[in-house]
Amino acid sequence: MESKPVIQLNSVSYRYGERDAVQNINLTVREGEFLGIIGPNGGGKSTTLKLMLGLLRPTQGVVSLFEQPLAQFKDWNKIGYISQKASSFNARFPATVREVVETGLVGQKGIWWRKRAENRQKALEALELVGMTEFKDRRIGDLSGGQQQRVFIARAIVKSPQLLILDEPVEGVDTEAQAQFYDLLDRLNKKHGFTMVMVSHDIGTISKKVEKLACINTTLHYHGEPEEFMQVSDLSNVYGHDVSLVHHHHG
Ligand SMILES: Nc1ncnc2c1ncn2[C@@H]1O[C@H](COP(=O)(O)OP(=O)(O)OP(=O)(O)O)[C@@H](O)[C@H]1O
Repeated sequence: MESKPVIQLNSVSYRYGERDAVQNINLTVREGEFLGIIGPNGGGKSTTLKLMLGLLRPTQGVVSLFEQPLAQFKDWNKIGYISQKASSFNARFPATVREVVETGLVGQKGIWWRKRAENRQKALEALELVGMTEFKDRRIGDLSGGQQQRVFIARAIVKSPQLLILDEPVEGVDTEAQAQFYDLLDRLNKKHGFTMVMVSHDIGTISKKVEKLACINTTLHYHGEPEEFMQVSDLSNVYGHDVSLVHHHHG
């Protein structure tokens, strides 16, 4: 039996001004899936994520989250988001790692300061899950890019969401930290059951890590197994001629 849909885009289009950024997208993400979203620059990947997060309302079509239409959906604690610009803290930023993770709980029901002990405990558990316990009292700005990324994952999961949405989270970190980061994502997905959606420019790497791939260039060009995409798809069709440029663009 197929697992429950977590995100459903039904004939979704979004237009900034005169031009459709995404057009007539039909896409379902099911419980427990790890979906990678790829596509050329300006192809509509971030717009698709914003539609999934309710940050943009579709110009046409319907977005449903956890089987509820967006207009009725209120349970935003079920969704954790890591944006493109998550890391890049400057070394003088005064917060500790634990404090940064706790900010993921601001906005929760109840009076925040009354729950201080409980919040601290939750932050420690999230740090444990991402393997960053020993860094809890360090300043966030003193950490490497790869370590900061793990802290941002902890901040996104501290409120125990079921769905994690990540926008290009492996930019600007070295290859080893990237490999560790993918291992962490894999563990969160397979062991802890998070449903995951992640945008990436690195087609080669992401297609090895996810179970489903969606390729978006305004319309949905492909949705299915990554192996099949790599075999059958003519990438130059979607990306224009210089595929290797796209491939290494941010590397
Ligand atoms: N706020 C905005 N106002 C007007 N046009 C926008 C806005 N944001 C995005 N666009 C346009 O919509 C299209 C899709 O952009 P989007 O950022 O979703 O693509 P992307 O695939 O995430 O790109 P990239 O890989 O470069 O991050 C592009 O043509 C972009 O110029």
